[in-house]
Amino acid sequence: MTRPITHVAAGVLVRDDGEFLLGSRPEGKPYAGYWEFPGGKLEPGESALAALKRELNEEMGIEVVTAYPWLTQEFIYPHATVRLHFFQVTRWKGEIQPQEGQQFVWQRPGMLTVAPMLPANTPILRGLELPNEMAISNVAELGESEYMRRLARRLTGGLRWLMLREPHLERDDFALLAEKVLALAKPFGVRVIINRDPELARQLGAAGVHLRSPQLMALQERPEGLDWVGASTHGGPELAHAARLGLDYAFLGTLQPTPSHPDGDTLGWGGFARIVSHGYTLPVYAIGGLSLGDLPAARQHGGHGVALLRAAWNA
Ligand SMILES: Nc1nc2c([nH]c(=O)n2[C@@H]2O[C@H](COP(=O)(O)OP(=O)(O)OP(=O)(O)O)[C@@H](O)[C@H]2O)c(=O)[nH]1
Ligand SMILES: [Mg+2]
Repeated sequence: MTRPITHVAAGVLVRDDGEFLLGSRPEGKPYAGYWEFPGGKLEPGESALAALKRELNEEMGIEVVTAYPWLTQEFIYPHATVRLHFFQVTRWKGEIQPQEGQQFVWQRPGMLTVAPMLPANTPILRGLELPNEMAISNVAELGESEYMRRLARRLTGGLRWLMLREPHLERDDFALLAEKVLALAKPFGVRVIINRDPELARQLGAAGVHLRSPQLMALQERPEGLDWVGASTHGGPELAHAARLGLDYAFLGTLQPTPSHPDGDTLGWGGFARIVSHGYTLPVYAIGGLSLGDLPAARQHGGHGVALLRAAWNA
């Protein structure tokens, strides 16, 4: 017999400095002493957002002000089958006070100092390492020397991730450019993702690879030997396939008309939200005609962030 699914809302409190909050599970509960994101079970008829607000008030005495719907994870525990609805909480009122004898700690993405973590949460922690802005290179329009100038400026300005995507270049020229970009980015600790070419990404020791949607759909397994693997998608079936393969993130678009796709089919925020609201375990970036100013809209509609091509290199 299949067990009923227990719906759970959990809040990832994120501070402006990027640190996020973990709580320890109180004595007497399953997995006592494990670390988790504060939250709990939905009551009958209750929405995930309402449950989040209630649980965070009950467990830590705060009032949620801004919460973005984020990742969804299903997990089979010995005690229950759970569907976890994670929110990123960026604003709250009141002081965080443990109400159930639990401990709270602030942690830096990718640098956890506490253990063990509830096993369902592994992809959630990975998701926290991903930036809200994914910048995509634009040598094609700017030319190499101007592009490198703007890249240098963004690197000193704190850019954290970069996707190198120049489909107009032959493989050898692309590889040469990639070597230069990796050398420039390395001192800044920036993660560089190589578009289309897992083999080249491995050869260059890049952080990962980003797959085009036809490549994604032709795969039965996640490419090996790369820390980060993402893919471009255009709808639910592609997104579901990326999630099944255990990819780390996906792009979903096209959101709005762009100079390169002036009159193609676009999703708009409504279409984007409808697809993402099915609930995926991987972070989804909105792409297509966006700028950093669209980040709040992307997050309100269930996205993790925005992928920017032209807008990443302006000014
Ligand atoms: N709160 C929370 N629960 C999680 C996380 N990850 C995860 O697998 N779970 C699972 O979700 C389920 C429900 O969580 P909970 O024990 O906090 O529920 P609750 O606050 O309503 O507790 P209660 O049943 O004592 O009233 C548990 O099976 C727990 O193992 C997480 O990050 N936060
Ligand atoms: Mg709880």
